Amino acid sequence: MTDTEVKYGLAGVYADDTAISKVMPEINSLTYRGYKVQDLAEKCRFEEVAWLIWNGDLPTQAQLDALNRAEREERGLSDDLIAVMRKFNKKAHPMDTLRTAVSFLGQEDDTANDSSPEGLYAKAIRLYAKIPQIVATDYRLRNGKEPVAPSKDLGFSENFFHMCFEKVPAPDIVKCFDISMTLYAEHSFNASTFTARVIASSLSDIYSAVTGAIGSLKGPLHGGANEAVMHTLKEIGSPDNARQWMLDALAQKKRVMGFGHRVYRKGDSRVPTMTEAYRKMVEAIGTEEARKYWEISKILNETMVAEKGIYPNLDFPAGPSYYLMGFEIPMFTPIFVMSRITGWTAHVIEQLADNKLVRPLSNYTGVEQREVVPIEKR
Ligand SMILES: CC(=O)SCCNC(=O)CCNC(=O)[C@H](O)C(C)(C)COP(=O)(O)OP(=O)(O)OC[C@H]1O[C@@H](n2cnc3c(N)ncnc32)[C@H](O)[C@@H]1OP(=O)(O)O
Ligand SMILES: O=C([O-])CC(=O)C(=O)O
Repeated sequence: MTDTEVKYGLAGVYADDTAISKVMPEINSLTYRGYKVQDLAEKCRFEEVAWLIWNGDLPTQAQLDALNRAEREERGLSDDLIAVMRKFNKKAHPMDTLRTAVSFLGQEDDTANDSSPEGLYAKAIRLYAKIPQIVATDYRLRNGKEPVAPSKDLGFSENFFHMCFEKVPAPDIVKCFDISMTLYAEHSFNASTFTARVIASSLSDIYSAVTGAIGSLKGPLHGGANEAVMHTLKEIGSPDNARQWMLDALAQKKRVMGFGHRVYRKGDSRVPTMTEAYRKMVEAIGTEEARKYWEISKILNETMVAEKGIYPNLDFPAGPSYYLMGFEIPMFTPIFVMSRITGWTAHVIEQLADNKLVRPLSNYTGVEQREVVPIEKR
C-alpha cells in the first residue's frame, strides 16, 4: 500500500478537454456545442443535431441537405454482412450482435485505418447510416422475417421505423423517437465515450473505438438501464403495486435501474424533455396499457425522490417510450447506439486532433517484490 490518492471510478477527475458538450449539474443543464439540449430537441430534427455535434454549429439548409444525401448514399448493408447476420445466435443479446456487426463493418472497409479528419468523418457518417439497419435487420431476422431495405425517401427516424415494421407511425410518435435520439446523442466523458477515446488514443481505428464503446454501453449501470427499467415496470404490473415495490427494493438495498447518475445529483437535465415526450405519446396512443406504465413510472419516481432523494436519469422515461412505440425490450440499448454514434465519433475525431495516449497510473496493492523459487522447490 502507498499513500497515493486513488480516484476510484475516476470520479471527479478531469481527464481531457472537450468542446463537444457541457454537462452542468449545478444548473441542471446540458449543452451541445453551446446549444441547450431541450431547445435542440424541440426545434431541430436529429439529423441537424448530428451535424452540429460533428461540425460545431447548426447546419444551413444546404449543409443539412448534403449530410442527408451522404447518409442516404451510405444506407444499405453488404450481402456478406446480411449473410453473417443470418447465422448469428438468435439467443444472443442484440447489443452483442450489433457489436459484432460493427466490427464486421470495420474489416469490410479498406479505408478503416485512414484516420485523416476527412477519413474519420466519412466513417462517422457510414456508421450513423448503417447502424440503424443493423439494429432493424437483427430484429427482423430474430422474428423470422426478411430484412427490409432502407428507403432513401425517408428521414433518419422514419426510415428506422420503416425498416423494423414496414410502416411509419403517426408524427407524434416519430417526434418522440426523434427527441430521444437528440437527447441520447452526447454526454461528455461517460463510460462508453471515454472507452472510445481510450481506444482511439493508441491510434487504433475508429471501428475498434466504436466496437469497444458498444461493449461499454451495454452494461446496466450505463445504457443497458433503459431495458432494465422496462423489465421493472412490467414486473410491477399495476400502479397499485408501484409504491410498495419501490419501498421493498430500497429496504433490500437494491439498485433500481433508471435512477441515479455519477454527475447529476439533483436530476438529469434531459429527463423533463423526455418525460414530456413520453407523456404526449401516452396521450396519443391512448390505451389502458400506455396509461398504466405512465402511472407506474410516476409513482416510482415520486417514491424514490421522497425516500432517497435520488432522481431518474434519461433511461427512465426512454425505456417505456420505446416499449410503447412497439420495440422489443432488448432493442432499447441498440437504439441508444443509433444516436450515441454521433457523440462517440465526434469524440474520436476530437481525441485524434490533439492526441495523448490515455495511460493512467495504478496504485499497486499486491505482494511486495520476491524471489522466484524453482518449481521443484515450491
Ligand atoms: C445513460 C446512462 O448511462 S444514465 C445511468 C444509467 N444507469 C442506471 O440507471 C443504473 C442505476 N444507477 C446506478 O447504479 C448509479 O446511480 C450510477 C452507477 C449511475 C452512478 O453511481 P455512482 O456515481 O457510482 O454512485 P454510487 O453508486 O456511489 O451511489 C451513491 C449512493 O446512492 C445510491 N444509489 C445510487 N443509484 C441508486 C439506484 N439506482 N438505486 C438505489 N440506490 C442508488 C447508492 O446505493 C449509494 O448509496 P450509499 O452511499 O448509501 O451506499
Ligand atoms: O454521463 C454518464 O455517465 C451517463 C449518461 O448519462 C450518458 O452517457 O448519457
